[in-house]
Amino acid sequence: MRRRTCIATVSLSGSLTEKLAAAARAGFDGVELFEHDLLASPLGPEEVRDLAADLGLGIDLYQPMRDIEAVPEDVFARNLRRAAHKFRLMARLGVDTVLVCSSVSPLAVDDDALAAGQLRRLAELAEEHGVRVAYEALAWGRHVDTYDHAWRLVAAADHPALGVCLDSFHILARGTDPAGIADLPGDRIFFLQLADAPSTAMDVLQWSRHHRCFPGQGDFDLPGFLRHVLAAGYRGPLSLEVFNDVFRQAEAGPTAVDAQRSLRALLEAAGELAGESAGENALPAPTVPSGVAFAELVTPDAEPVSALLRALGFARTARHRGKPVTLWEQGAARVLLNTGTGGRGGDLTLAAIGLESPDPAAAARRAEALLAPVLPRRRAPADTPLEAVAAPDGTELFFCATDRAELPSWTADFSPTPGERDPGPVERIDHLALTQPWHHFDEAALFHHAVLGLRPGESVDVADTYGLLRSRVVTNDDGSVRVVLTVGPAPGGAAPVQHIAFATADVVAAARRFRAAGGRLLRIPANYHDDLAARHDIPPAELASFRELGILYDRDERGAFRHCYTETVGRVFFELVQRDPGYEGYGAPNAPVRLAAQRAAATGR
Ligand SMILES: O=C(O)c1ccc(O)c(O)c1
Ligand SMILES: [Mg+2]
Repeated sequence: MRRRTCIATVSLSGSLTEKLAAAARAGFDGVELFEHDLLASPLGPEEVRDLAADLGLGIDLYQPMRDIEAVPEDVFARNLRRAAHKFRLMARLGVDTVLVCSSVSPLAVDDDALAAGQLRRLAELAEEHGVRVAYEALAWGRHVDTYDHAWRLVAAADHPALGVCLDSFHILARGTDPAGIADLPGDRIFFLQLADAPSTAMDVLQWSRHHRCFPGQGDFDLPGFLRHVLAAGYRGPLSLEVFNDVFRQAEAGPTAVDAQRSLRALLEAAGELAGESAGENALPAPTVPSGVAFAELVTPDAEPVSALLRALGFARTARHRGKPVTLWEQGAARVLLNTGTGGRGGDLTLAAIGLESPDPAAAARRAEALLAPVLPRRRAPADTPLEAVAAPDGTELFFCATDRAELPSWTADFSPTPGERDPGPVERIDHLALTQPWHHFDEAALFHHAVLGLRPGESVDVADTYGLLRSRVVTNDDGSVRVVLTVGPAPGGAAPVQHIAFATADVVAAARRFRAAGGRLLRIPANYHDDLAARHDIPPAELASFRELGILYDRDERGAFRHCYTETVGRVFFELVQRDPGYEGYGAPNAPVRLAAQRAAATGR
């Protein structure tokens, strides 16, 4: 069945008008209207109702009403007057459900009979106004802090205008097993709020108000949770209620799209959008990329990067038939050099990635169903049609086939250029590292996972001398596609820098060759290698080569990783990596040294 999707206005930034417009544009059916958003709006309640209706949005919930129950009678009488005011307001807004949070008031007493009796009187008043009350246990509620306690009070109050609101955060943050939810009567669950969060050890209120994220961006088992709620027979909206400091500041439009994408991916993971029962709502299954077809660099001036590629051992092997694009190859690594469009700001940039796809058209259909911006299919009338979408950071992702008989190949648009091709040290692209705008990091990880079917690894924080570098790797199963998403201070200035890492079987030989061909390697301080000698048993001759060439070293239980960096050209640099089979990292412990060295190279400090 088609499920109604909502988002809380508190999850988006901007004015209420901006929030509603963003929610509508991203395809939500309705919103939870937060009281503060109404209070801060110049629009009257009827105008808000009309605006939402014009946008095709329902207002599915008004919230929150606080500190109502389990209080002395005189206090409760005042609370009922306050509630009556809210119920009249709701009629003007056209909202039929209000969320009541379990009390945090010091006046509340630990008396379930009193709480249930007062909730029943609240429900009677609600019924008179034609509205319903959804009672939610806050994880930090004074006496009611679990969903089953909230349910016991609702059951005891026994009134048709009173039900529970389930909020995944409050339940999962406490480590509660949600299995019991399946036994609740589904029609008494009046509302469902969904939020994920990164696992962390911190005060639950701070965690809730600052670090919630959209499903799939944190560590909670949201699909499992949702399955229990749906098993109970819940038929109401699925609503995202995410309090998050980043989303509060980021533009509402992209956040709403990110939110809607997370909900679709969640429904799929919960088994709701897959298979026959999903019907027309079914998401096309993921087609996981099976390799990197190419990385495309864009620059107005091909010369510096051509020299660099040549020094790395690449040869120019083909030229696009209609555009100023050349193909450079070495081993299975392919780089396109595009001098046509100037790149972002005129600097050399990594503008596009070609992903080898088992089924490019299906990959594009899934991407579109998950709200990825689809790029024009044909770049020129004569070109092979290429399916492409934009990632959240603007990188163009092409779903392509390379020289496969059954599909048009992007290489068909290129004519080979004459010339020798010496075998060089580079075997293939090991990984691509994409710096993300700070407010798109979680969105990017979810995008690469949900849209592309790549598996996200742990989020890693690295202390850098100029701040904190956060990174998260997404990979396919055999490691032939590895994308490192990073966010943090950019070396040498504010502009984000991307890099391409090339795999080689012998990084010392590759680095020597590069230097002999005129390439400049990033210099690494002697202190680093002194420390390396203390930490690892590295043969003296090898260590001497590391010092000479600026090679960095890391190892895990299964193997070693040796890597070095070229100078930065525009907004791109290259890395040579020698990865032992089994080593699964990216040399993260070396990142602060690398970043400091790049900054020193860029600024002379
Ligand atoms: O942080 C809060 O107070 C708060 C308010 C309303 C909610 O639905 C909620 O989950 C938390
Ligand atoms: Mg909530």
